[in-house]
Amino acid sequence: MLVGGIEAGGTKFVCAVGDQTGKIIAKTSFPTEGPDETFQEVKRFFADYSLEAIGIGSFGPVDLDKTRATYGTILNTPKLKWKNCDVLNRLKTDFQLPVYLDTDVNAAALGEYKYGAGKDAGSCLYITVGTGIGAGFVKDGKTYIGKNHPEMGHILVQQREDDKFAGNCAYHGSCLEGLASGPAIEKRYGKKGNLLADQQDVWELEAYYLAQAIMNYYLILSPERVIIGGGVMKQEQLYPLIQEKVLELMNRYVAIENIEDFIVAPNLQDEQGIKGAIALTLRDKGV
Ligand SMILES: Nc1ncnc2c1ncn2[C@@H]1O[C@H](COP(=O)(O)OP(=O)(O)OP(=O)(O)O)[C@@H](O)[C@H]1O
Ligand SMILES: [Zn+2]
Repeated sequence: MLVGGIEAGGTKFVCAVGDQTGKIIAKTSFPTEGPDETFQEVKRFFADYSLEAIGIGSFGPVDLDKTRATYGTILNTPKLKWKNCDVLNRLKTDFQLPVYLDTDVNAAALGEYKYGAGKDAGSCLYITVGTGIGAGFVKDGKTYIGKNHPEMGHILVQQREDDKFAGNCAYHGSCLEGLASGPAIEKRYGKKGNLLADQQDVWELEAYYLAQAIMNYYLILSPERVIIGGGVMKQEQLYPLIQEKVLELMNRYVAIENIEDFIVAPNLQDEQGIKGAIALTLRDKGV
């Protein structure tokens, strides 16, 4: 059985054809233009295949509240051409197939859970630290959606006293994303993160914020594994710093037996989003 996956990002779309084992047989990507041009490309790519369903992990905010008429629509986005775009029905109309929609991070979480670093865990939290910060949670094969999807990147964390940066979240200033995303690092230090690799203090502060967030997520969700990916985590020295800080903050309140197995890097070489989108099509099959 072949299914289609779409990783719908704000800057690029990735489309792939694969099967339920996570095997991808064809893949393409193109820049995200307006909805008309972009969905035209999607249609062109999938036209060569006989698919049974399509899964899409979408940038947002996207309405995932099934009780609303706007279910499946992109809500208030700065990408004006996409505002109010009914992604779900558009795909259903174009392909006349079942379409499974979730957020981009939930799809990535599902990809790692099924095929990657969460394969042997009953639940996992996937955090991406990139242009934005987001997280998705999967338990027993199902992604978590509340009334609408969570926005875990915007939680409040304690700012370290010596950090005078006001934060760059347009809504909250110094929320987690405002203090620890890639653009926050760039704004605080006047340089992109990849040029700050040898500055230990930069990554200690970054780990301080990410560790607080992980402690909060852990106390609320109790995931079996935490997977952290995204551009900023290319700084591999962050992993031990975060692991150490989480243990310190937790202060043995909850015992974490093996921190190296608990907080880990992704395992799907940047394919967690697209493989997760494919896996979304299994949602009703109990696979
Ligand atoms: N090697 C690196 N070290 C530190 N920061 C990096 C590195 N590579 C990329 N970044 C930062 O990561 C951010 C981009 O993240 P990512 O590559 O995950 O892209 P993205 O898909 O735009 O992010 P998002 O998932 O938020 O949409 C940029 O702010 C960039 O400066
Ligand atoms: Zn915020």
